Amino acid sequence: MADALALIAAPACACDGEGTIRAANAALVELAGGALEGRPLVSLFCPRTAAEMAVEIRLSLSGERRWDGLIEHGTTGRPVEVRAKPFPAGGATFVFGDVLTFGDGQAALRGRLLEQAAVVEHAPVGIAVTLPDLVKSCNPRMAEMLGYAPEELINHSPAQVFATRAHYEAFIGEAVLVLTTGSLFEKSEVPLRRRDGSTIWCRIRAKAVDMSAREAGTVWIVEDVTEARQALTEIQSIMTNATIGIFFTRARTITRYNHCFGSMFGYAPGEALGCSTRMLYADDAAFDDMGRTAYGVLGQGGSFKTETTMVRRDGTRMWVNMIGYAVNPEELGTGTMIWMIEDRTGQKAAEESLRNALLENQAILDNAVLGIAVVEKGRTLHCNRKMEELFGHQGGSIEGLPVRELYPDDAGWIAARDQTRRDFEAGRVHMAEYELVRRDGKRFWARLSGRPFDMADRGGRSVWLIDDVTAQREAADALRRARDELEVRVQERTAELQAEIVERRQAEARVHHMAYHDALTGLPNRALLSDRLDRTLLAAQRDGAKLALLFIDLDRFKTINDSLGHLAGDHLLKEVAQRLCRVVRASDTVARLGGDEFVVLVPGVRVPEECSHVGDKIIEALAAPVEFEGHSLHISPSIGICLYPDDGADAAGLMRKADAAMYYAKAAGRNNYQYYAEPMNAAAARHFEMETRLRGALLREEFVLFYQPIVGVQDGRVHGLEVLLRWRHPEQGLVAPDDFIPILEENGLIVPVGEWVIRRACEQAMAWQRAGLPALPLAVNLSARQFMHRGLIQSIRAIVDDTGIDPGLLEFEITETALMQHGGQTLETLGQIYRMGIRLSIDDFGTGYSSLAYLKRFPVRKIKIDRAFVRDLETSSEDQAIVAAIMALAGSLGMAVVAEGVENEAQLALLRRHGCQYAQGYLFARPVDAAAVPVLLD
Ligand SMILES: Nc1nc2c(ncn2[C@@H]2O[C@H](COP(=O)(O)O[C@H]3[C@@H](O)[C@H](n4cnc5c(=O)[nH]c(N)nc54)O[C@@H]3COP(=O)(O)O)[C@@H](O)[C@H]2O)c(=O)[nH]1
Repeated sequence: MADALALIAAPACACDGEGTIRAANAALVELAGGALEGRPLVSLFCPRTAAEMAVEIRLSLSGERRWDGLIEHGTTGRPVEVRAKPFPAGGATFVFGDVLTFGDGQAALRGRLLEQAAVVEHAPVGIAVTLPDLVKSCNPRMAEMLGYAPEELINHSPAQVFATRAHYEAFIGEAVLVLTTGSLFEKSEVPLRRRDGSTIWCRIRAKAVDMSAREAGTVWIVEDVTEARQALTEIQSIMTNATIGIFFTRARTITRYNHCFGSMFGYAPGEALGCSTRMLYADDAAFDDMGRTAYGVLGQGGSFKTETTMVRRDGTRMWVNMIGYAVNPEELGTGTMIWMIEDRTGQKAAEESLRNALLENQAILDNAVLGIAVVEKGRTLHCNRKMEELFGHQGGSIEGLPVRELYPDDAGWIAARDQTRRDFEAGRVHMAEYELVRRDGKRFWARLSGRPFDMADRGGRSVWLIDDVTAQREAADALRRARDELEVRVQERTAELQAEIVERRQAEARVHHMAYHDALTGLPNRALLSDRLDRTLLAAQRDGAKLALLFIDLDRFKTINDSLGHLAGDHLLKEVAQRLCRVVRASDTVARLGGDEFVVLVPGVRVPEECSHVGDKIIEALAAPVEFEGHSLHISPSIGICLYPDDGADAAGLMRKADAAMYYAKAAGRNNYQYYAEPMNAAAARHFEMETRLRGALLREEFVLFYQPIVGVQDGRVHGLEVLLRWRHPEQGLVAPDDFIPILEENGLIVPVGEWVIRRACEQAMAWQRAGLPALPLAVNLSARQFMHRGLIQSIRAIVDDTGIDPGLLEFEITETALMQHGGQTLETLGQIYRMGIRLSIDDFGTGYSSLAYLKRFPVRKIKIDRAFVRDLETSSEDQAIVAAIMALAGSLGMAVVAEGVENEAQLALLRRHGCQYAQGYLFARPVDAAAVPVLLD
């Protein structure tokens, strides 16, 4: 080997398969400056190129290829041409030449080689040349990156910079597959282990130096991408964890996006990659508009921010906030843009609803019927429209206004302020009514309700509600006044009601009293008498005692009443009542049944004779005349007495029997009392039946008139007719006047019946005249009650007028008793009748007590001698004397005389002898009906 080498002029050496110099020629020894055997070939080369050399050397040594190239001399640094020729059995010969020996071209090449060496030396990336499992050379950056000194890498296995040998071999295996094809091997992130054990991430690119010379090795370019990778990791983390959508674009095409973006827009991971961002917009216009706007900003290096609507994968829209950056503003068209998207749909909706709520609130505030104001530090900050209206401030002029100016004076303001402060400090809402003032000076009352915004900050802002309560206060005042008035009225009304109640009670008491008492006399009435009688009867039955009922009827009372009027009658009744009460015991009951009927109930009667004593006392008490308006009214009682249990056991029966006994007393001449006896009951029953029947007789036209002639005693001619009433009873036939006229007088029916008699008689007279009969005077009887009735004169006038009778053909017969009863009144009535042209005669003369003084003054021209004096005239000297006296009296007074009841010639003869002018009686004719009268006159 050495010999062979000696033959070579150029420096040369032979190396074993491990790259160790086994032999070197003298030129190389000289060049190297010492013995070379045993030294690594690579140590001859510059450390900068050692790594590269090592690769080339190993490839050459492995026989994979020849290596022709330049190396830098390890000591001189000069470029040295090297040719390597592998040995078939491993190892190779290396022949070195001096570049200078290659002429000018070689000089240029050498210069370029130096430049390249400088570049490698100062490259910012690691560069190494390797041979299989050996670092042939590396630049300083490589050593620096890996934390080694260059010599710690060169001629060492690259495996040391891998985590494990296995990692290294896997990596090399992967690289060899590429490198052996002559292609560039590139791996972006390869973890390498630094000398201190830490890991750096490197981007590695490698390429075979010379595909034809395996020993030329492989050159590796290594970039430390740890920081970039870290940045990328961080970016990835940011993108992964970001709650906003992030996407990258290049030329408006999506190149990357995070999960949030996918979720936001509805794209699965990777689905949107490579898609145009057009799909994120509603239409082309929006897409173009966004591009124009955004790129205009981004091109100037700024960030682009906007709020816009974008479209999800499902076509729905959403509001987003979008921020865009250009990674390189100068590469807008092709560079990367980063976009961040924030889904604002929710916020937008919330903002929308908030805005709507605000608008609604504002609308509410503006349309509120209350004034609303926010106050701070004594000034109004904000208020609604109503507040402005209330105070007459328009267009916001109230805002900023001191609250003090809303009060009419300091006093009101200070009071409100102090009370507000107290309430706020106590944590209370302040509510009160104050008088406030408008801008125009008008005052009004308002209800204020204020509270702090924050109860913890009571001196801070407060909100106030102001309600104009002027009208309410006025209404309340009016209501209060109305209530007061009402109270007064209620009190008045209560008083009235109480008075009414008292009055009503009094009225009820009066009604009750009236129900049981006689209104005129105050005596118990029939009802109370009945009650007391029932009670007394029960007591008497229980005690075995007796009681008496005295039925009292006042004689002639009705005549007095009719003649002197009701006042006189009332006065008389009251006086009678008092007198009755005075004469009986307190235990007795004096009752008035009505009219002139009284009853005295006497309990505890021991013997019937006691009743006589009572009856006598009553007669005596009523005997004295009653004075009334100048009249001396004479009254007398007719008293019927019955006893329990002697005459009956029941109240009604006892009353009926006492009544019957009273009729007997009347029949017995009045002014007396009669005890009940059994026959009285039947008579009383008849009497009662008759009275009942009489009440309808006039209407039923049951009355008829009979006529009896009055004859001249001297000439026997009929000078007139007496009109006599008859009652045609449907069962009893004609009833004589004596049987019913007293009843008519008692019940007052004599007045209408008497008027009917006059009218019917006049009509009959006119009928006779029209029938051609001579006009004869008619003598009509007037009862005492009828005569004294106040309507008599008017009634007579009407009848005369109605019938057309000559009043001179009428004559009224009035009994002596009736004429004498009423004195002056009688005279007046007689005068009126007389002045009408009607003649008057005194009936039943001699039965009463005539006053000559009256007789003289009466306008009476005829006297009728009662038939009682005529009946026994021819045998009674007394009657003859009376007739003579009457004749004398009549003659002295210038009156004519009619004798009644003349039944025979003897009587007539005597009367003629006494000078009696007229006679009436059965001797001449009985009373006949109207139809028979013309016969009488023939
Ligand atoms: N107020 C009125 N009283 C009237 C009316 N009509 C009759 N009377 C009175 O009734 C009494 C009885 O009347 P009367 O039964 O009709 O009897 C009269 C004659 O019939 C009766 N008379 C006539 N002549 C005789 C006779 O010869 N003997 C006799 N025994 N009786 C005779 O005398 C009555 C007439 O009496 P006087 O009226 O007194 O002339 C009677 O008192 C009538 O007055 C009437 O409408 N209203």
